[in-house]
Amino acid sequence: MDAIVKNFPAGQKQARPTQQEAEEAVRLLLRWAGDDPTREGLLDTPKRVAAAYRELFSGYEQTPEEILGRTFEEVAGYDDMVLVRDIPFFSHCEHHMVPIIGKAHVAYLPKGRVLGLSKIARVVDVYGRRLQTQEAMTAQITHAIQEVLQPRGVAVMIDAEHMCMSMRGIQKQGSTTLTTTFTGEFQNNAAEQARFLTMIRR
Ligand SMILES: Nc1nc2c(ncn2[C@@H]2O[C@H](COP(=O)(O)OP(=O)(O)OP(=O)(O)O)[C@@H](O)[C@H]2O)c(=O)[nH]1
Ligand SMILES: [Zn+2]
Repeated sequence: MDAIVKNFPAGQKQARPTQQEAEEAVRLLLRWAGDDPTREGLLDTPKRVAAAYRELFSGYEQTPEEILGRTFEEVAGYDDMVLVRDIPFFSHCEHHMVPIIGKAHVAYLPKGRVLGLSKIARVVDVYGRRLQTQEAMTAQITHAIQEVLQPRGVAVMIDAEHMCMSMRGIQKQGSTTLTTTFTGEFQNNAAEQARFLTMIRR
């Protein structure tokens, strides 16, 4: 059981339910929604939903340290901003378990070392593939890069639409939420912060 718990760095305290238990829970929800899980079209649905959840929530089984571990120093003295813009992501809100769909813009000011560019997008995915609030996800991406790379500063902006606001409840389609987290020089230096905000615009 220790090994199972260790696989959940986001804080799961109990052993993971079995595949069979997960499928049973889906059958229960299907019945609760008003449908018949024994009809042909729904027979394999619990198995498919469990497989989909495994993929959509695979971020619990990865740590940003694993992903960001490999850095490079040979960049000919380059020390200006590195910005990866428009990284598309999907996540799920922790209140309603429905999708959050958006884009992340991630920048840092190097101090001797740089990251592989794809690793920045991978970190976005790790946190996206967990249950989230947009604020927490923005802060987590920022602090993971700050801690592992220790650059002069990190800036992250997320621009996302929450399906819990579009498809249900208040039903405001098309409204997006912007969140930002800044560390180091992006936090202390208004000019650097302004440059980040200018560079992420088209
Ligand atoms: N701050 C923040 N709020 C979120 C996020 N995702 C969803 N929410 C909000 O979480 C709140 C949960 O409010 P509750 O009153 O507990 O739940 P609810 O009755 O379903 O709320 P309504 O969506 O207003 O119908 C809602 O206002 C959601 O819009 C997020 O990423 N960040
Ligand atoms: Zn929600």
